[in-house]
Amino acid sequence: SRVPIPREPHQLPWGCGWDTDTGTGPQRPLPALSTPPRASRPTRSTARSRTHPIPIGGRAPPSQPIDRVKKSLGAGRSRGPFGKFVSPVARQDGSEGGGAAGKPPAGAPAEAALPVDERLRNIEPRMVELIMHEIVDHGPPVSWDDIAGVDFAKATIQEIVVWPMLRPDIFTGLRGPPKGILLFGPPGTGKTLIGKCIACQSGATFFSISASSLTSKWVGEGEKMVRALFAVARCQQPAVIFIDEIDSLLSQRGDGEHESSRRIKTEFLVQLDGATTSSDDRVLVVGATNRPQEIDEAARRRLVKRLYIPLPEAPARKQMVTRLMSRERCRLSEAEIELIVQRSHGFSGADVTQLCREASLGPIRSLQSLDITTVMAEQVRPIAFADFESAFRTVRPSVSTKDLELYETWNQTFGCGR
Ligand SMILES: Nc1ncnc2c1ncn2[C@@H]1O[C@H](COP(=O)(O)OP(=O)(O)OP(=O)(O)O)[C@@H](O)[C@H]1O
Repeated sequence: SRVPIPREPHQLPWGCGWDTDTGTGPQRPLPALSTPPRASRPTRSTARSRTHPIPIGGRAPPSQPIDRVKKSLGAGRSRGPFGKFVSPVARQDGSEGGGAAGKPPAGAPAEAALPVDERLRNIEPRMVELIMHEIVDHGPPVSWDDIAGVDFAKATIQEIVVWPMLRPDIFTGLRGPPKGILLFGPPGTGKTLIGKCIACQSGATFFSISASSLTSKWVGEGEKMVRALFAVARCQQPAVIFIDEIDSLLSQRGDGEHESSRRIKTEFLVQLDGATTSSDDRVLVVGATNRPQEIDEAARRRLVKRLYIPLPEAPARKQMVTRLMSRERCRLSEAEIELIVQRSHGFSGADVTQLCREASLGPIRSLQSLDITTVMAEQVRPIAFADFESAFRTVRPSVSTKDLELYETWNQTFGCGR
């Protein structure tokens, strides 16, 4: 008997299919699609114990009972922000795109049935899987309205990045989009949100990685990882590769620089140059950093648009507080909100969020005499201004004035802001 398709079918990379035995999928769901049953897909558990199930280098995937419903990377995805997905699994006719068209004819050898995208020929399959599972971000979509303030950066990005990605036919030649941009500024000001928003608004796949994990998490493999990341991104274009803490990848070369770090950096620059020279590829690198001054000249030159993402001004802080409080039971007058906004001067967006979180615990703390396990939800009083007053005693701004001066100076020298 056929195992029912999970309620929310997910598109899974090779060898990491939805486990129909346990009904479990990857931690973060991959983009949805519907795929015909494939006899040659391994289960998730078998995938873990093998090098790789796809026929790179002529290795056939293991057989598997036909009654399993499996998902495959790139088969017919067409919805949402991933609508322009290009499958790394080529079709039988040699064109790209998986799905039913890529289904092997009955009895055909598996190698012939599942040719791998040329761009992934030299990439270790387990890295492709890692990227699809751990680096492709599938969280909820982000819109410009979710990001308070930073109007100049938002308008610039819309014009130079999002529109060109949506209309590559109009944005050609001099109007062509940059291949790399840098978002710099204090921590917690929305750089990651912006990166994700770019991907969502331009219908691109969002790859998000922290540069430090390239050196620490994939010890000795960072270089290969960088190559694999760009290769997969090209297969899934339009794509946005968001690299947090990019300074740790592109810091100025020094005598003490570790050999492996040097190799990762060189590979990254090579890949970035590749993205620049291949004008048809729609892969954008968005680097984010809190230490722009540590990025060396060669890298800086390649990240052509360098946008300062500063601390939120009063109207942006007000927007954040109002928005966060609108989702809670709360009793705050307009004047009290204004007071919160004034007193949070110097707070980053993350600090404001933390302040609201802390205040939201006030009503729970005031339940002292009641047993939290039995208390009725209605007995929890609304959040009041007094809760914010207490929260201000524990939540402080995380950015120092001295750091802010550094950002301002760097922005005046290298930034693209006004
Ligand atoms: N401009 C903003 N508008 C709305 N929320 C914001 C904004 N800036 C920060 N936040 C809140 O702070 C959290 C952290 O933001 P984000 O991770 O985008 O900051 P970041 O600049 O990338 O920080 P870091 O430099 O530390 O990586 C967000 O999830 C959001 O809740």
